[in-house]
Amino acid sequence: MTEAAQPNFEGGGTTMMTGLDGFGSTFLLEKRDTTIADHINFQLAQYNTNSTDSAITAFINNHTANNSDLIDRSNQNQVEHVLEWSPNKRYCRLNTLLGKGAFKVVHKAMDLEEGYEVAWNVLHIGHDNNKDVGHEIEILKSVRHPNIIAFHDAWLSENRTEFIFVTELMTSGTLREYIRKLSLPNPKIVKKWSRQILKGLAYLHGHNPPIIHRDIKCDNIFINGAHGEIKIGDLGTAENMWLGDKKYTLIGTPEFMAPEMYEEEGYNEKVDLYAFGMCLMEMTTGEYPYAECTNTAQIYKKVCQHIKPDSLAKIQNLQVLEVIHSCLSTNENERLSAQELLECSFLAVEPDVVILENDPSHTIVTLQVVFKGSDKLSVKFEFNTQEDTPQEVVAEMIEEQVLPERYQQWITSEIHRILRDIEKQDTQENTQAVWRRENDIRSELEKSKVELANLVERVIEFENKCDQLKQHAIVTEEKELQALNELEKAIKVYYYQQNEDTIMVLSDEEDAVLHLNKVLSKDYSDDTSIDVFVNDVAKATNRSCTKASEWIQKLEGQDIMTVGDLRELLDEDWSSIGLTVFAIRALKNMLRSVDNA
Ligand SMILES: Nc1ncnc2c1ncn2[C@@H]1O[C@H](COP(=O)(O)OP(=O)(O)OP(=O)(O)O)[C@@H](O)[C@H]1O
Repeated sequence: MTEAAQPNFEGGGTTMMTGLDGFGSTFLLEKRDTTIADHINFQLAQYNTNSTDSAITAFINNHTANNSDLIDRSNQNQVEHVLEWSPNKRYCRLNTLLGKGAFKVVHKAMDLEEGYEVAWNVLHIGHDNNKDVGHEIEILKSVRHPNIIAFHDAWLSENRTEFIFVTELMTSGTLREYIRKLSLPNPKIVKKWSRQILKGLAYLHGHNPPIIHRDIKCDNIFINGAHGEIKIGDLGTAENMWLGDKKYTLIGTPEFMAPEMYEEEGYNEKVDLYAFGMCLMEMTTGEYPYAECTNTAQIYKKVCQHIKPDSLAKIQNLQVLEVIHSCLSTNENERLSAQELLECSFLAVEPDVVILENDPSHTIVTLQVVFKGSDKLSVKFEFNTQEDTPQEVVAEMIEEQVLPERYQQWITSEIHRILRDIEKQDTQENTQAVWRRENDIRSELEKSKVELANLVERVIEFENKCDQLKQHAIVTEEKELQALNELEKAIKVYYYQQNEDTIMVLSDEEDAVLHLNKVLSKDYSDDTSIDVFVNDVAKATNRSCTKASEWIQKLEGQDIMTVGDLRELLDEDWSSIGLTVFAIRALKNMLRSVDNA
């Protein structure tokens, strides 16, 4: 450990700051100061004075006017505008402040080439100690990983008192701020965040020699809240560790520093896992580690005595505890590596259980367990929903060593979930079938109602027609009666004319009827000779005497001598007399008219 890097824990001297961030950052500042000079020329080479300022101004003004995203959310009334440009004119700083750390001030900026929003970091520097800042840039430039904040560009300010570097912008600030916002994130979120941090660390540690971050803490981990994307930032403290070598620089934040960082024996990339263990504790409990300590000296003492933070006692999840214990292990060799931790039971990605086939009756379901992590297994099996149980099937596959035992509970619960989904789908299908039937019946009913309404209309129409026809019939009947009456009158007039034996011109019908009645009122008694009667009939029907004699002869030939004999004749007797049909009708009519009169 160098003289300059020796911390003065007891006194809290000039290179030490009490408080959360001050300790490590103080050392960091001194080291950063040593790198600046080495890199000034390199950074100045990036200046591009030929850029067209007016075009950039137009772009920005246009962007500012049209993009509501440029409104500062921390101050809704403040419209964003450009304050300055990068030397090469690719980046422009806006008036929106993203945050301030112990050494850095971070503003929102625009990448005019890509159209992205970026973070414009301003680091205030001294002039005589600038080595580490250049180193930070070198590391940042070589690092490209989805869980590490991307570095874009860096340069020195004109007065050479500020070092400016442009990085990827993280929309939701630091993980620490975010945890406070969420109060206590649930284990699922903690797992997701942890996996991303560990992926970033595994990437850094996977370099040859490994890159050690040395200041992993929730303040240096950033989040894009919209996608729950986590990235490690502030690689200013990162160092390459030459194989076989160990680092001796005292750097970091006391609460997150592994015991070996305080000692002179050196340390390796496992210090980042120690710090990750502290982060996991903070993510789970929401408490800053060693919050019970009032100064860094107390923290130092506790760490050296291997006393863990009080908040550890609050964690009950055994899987989380297992990870933390591994990370906080005093012996760095006992700490699992980032890659190993990614495969432990709490952090491993559970396999997916998916349906491959499902017969229509949902009896035989073909399922597949797909492992995403290092296992990269895929197990396909058939499940009989009538006979099998998830517990039995999974236990059997574990026994046959088809599935790893550590996923037993997960796969069993996933199969249960799938069965519930199938059942739900079944119920939905049944309900839909009932709905369809109900709808069919309802539409049939509607159709029948319409048909019935049409029929009722037609019945009413028919009824009306019937009424009309009835009326018509009554009228017709009346007309018929009238016609019959008129016919009768006409017959009477005819008979009257015949009996009078004169051609009468009837002035009116009433007179004719009177005359006929006179003839008809002539009474023929039963003993009236057939001669008299037949001669009257012949006269009434305008027949000659010869015809009358003919009729009389035929009647007398049948022994019919009087009107009385004639009246006694039956219908069949009439036809046997040998008279013409006309003669019979005439005789009968006269008899009937007389009798009716
Ligand atoms: N890439 C970024 N995107 C969005 N906001 C950022 C970014 N980098 C930093 N910030 C904001 O700026 C603040 C200060 O940044 P940072 O903590 O890195 O500064 P620092 O001086 O290095 O801090 P420390 O005191 O931890 O050393 C952060 O708390 C965060 O809110």
